[in-house]
Amino acid sequence: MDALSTPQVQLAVPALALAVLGGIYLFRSPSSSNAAGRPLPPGPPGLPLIGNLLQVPGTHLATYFKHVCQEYGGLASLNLAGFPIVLIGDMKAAKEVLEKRSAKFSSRPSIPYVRGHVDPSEIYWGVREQGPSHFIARKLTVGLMSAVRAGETDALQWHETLISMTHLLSGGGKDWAKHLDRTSASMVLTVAFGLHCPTGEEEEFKEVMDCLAMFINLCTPSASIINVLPFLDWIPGPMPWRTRAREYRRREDALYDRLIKNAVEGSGSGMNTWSAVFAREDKPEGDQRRLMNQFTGAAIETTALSMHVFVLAAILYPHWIARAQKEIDAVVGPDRLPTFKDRPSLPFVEALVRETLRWRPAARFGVPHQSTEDDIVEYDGKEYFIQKGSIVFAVSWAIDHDKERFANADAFIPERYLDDKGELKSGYETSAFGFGRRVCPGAPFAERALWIGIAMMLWAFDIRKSDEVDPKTGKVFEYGDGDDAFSGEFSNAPHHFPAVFEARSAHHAEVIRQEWADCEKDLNVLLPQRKER
Ligand code: HEM
Repeated sequence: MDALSTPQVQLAVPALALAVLGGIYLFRSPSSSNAAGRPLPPGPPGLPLIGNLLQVPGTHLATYFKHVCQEYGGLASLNLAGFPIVLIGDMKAAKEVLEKRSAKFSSRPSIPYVRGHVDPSEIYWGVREQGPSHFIARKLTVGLMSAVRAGETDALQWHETLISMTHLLSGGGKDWAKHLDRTSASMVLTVAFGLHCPTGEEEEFKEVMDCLAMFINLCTPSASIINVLPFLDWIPGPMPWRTRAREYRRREDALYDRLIKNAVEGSGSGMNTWSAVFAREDKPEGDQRRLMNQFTGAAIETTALSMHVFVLAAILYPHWIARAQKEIDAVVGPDRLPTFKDRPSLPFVEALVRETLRWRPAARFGVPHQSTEDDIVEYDGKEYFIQKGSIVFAVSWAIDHDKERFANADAFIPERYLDDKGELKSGYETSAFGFGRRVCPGAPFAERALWIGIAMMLWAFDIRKSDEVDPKTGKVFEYGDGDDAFSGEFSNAPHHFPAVFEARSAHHAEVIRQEWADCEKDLNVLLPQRKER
């Protein structure tokens, strides 16, 4: 952080940064007036000139957005010093605005520091405006994900999950979060670059994770004073924000150059990795290979965090565990671990994946979109004006906690997705992966990672509370699922909590060891072979 460390300044930073980054956009491309006089979507009354600027909290923004949606409706708005923020807290409104009108609502606001210094070459296409990089990357992603849907990554995802079962078994749950984080990261890094990380202690693994943490840090509105006072960037010379971003870029560019070289020419070159696919499409003037950074960036933390959410749910709401294990035992039996072939026969596990994504979504207010044209949207029988340049949040935390769709929405109840016969109800919809032209392209990969992770953990272990002492309080750890139990950041991870993973029987433990001893370990077999141009 450059100069934004006092609590008072931090409180106003998210709101100020939102206003500044949207305001710049408006300044560059002034909007037409709303001649027909339709109102903006409703929202809390604000002060003259600054509007709601001082009401927006510095942390747990999603909870504030959720309250606004609950009070003012599924299409609400805030006014940050004249700049409009639109909050969508209802599935129907999200589809109406972000899907039906996706041509106008699919850009992204970009923070001045990211745009000018952290990512000047638009490598991170998922957090940048729509443009050639975004277009090419989305097109390529369609091909990658149809291979995932066809099962081409199943063997590798299964293998990585089996490794984490061996780790959980040997530690009894000690370092469980580290093992699940490794699984999510190694799955993505192997499929993307052929970089398999069975221990999580590999040097390149640590470098990827460090760069990722740095990037997330540099993308927060409070990362630099120029997000709030962008004119400071006119000062020439080696300002601290420039030096920091330059060092980061140098480090990350070197890392991804190494990873891509290894994937295309080195030890990963026999496999049809995502890098190889991107490299085949590489135009001489372009740098699509680097688009891989975005993929790893978006994939690793969200998936790991969702697995942490599942473990927390298993500890706090264990009522469903016996039923889930009964279903798994009936289909899989005691002598082997679940595989993707069991997926159609295990609706309860499917329901657990859905409820995990709903109960505490990884991105509670999604990733903001920005509108590129004025529009009039009908909601609940009334027409509202949405101004060009508005920042639009699909607030998952409100959409998937809508009391009309989800009874007892704050509790973890996987049965809500099942009918009386225990089959999955039809008409499943989720906001966890976003909407429209920006919808998460990695969803098929993510859902598979969650499904196999949950199925194997429940087959293998009884997961329960630990009676470890919390070093912060000196008392036995207290579990919770309120806001205090989560980071409150953009991706809302639960704070670390201890858990016990006890093998369900000596036989289950032995089956894990035996499957590990017998399984295929050659990545060139686990992943499809490289295809030539
Ligand atoms: C549980 C895991 C995941 C969750 C909850 C999640 C959620 C999201 C959300 C909410 C968005 C923003 C959508 C919008 O703006 O409307 C997004 C975008 C994105 N996700 Fe995921 N994601 C997950 C895993 C993955 C994985 C595994 C990959 C890649 C393999 C991935 C790649 C991306 C990319 C590249 C974008 C940017 C898309 C764009 O701007 O066009 N995500 N994700």
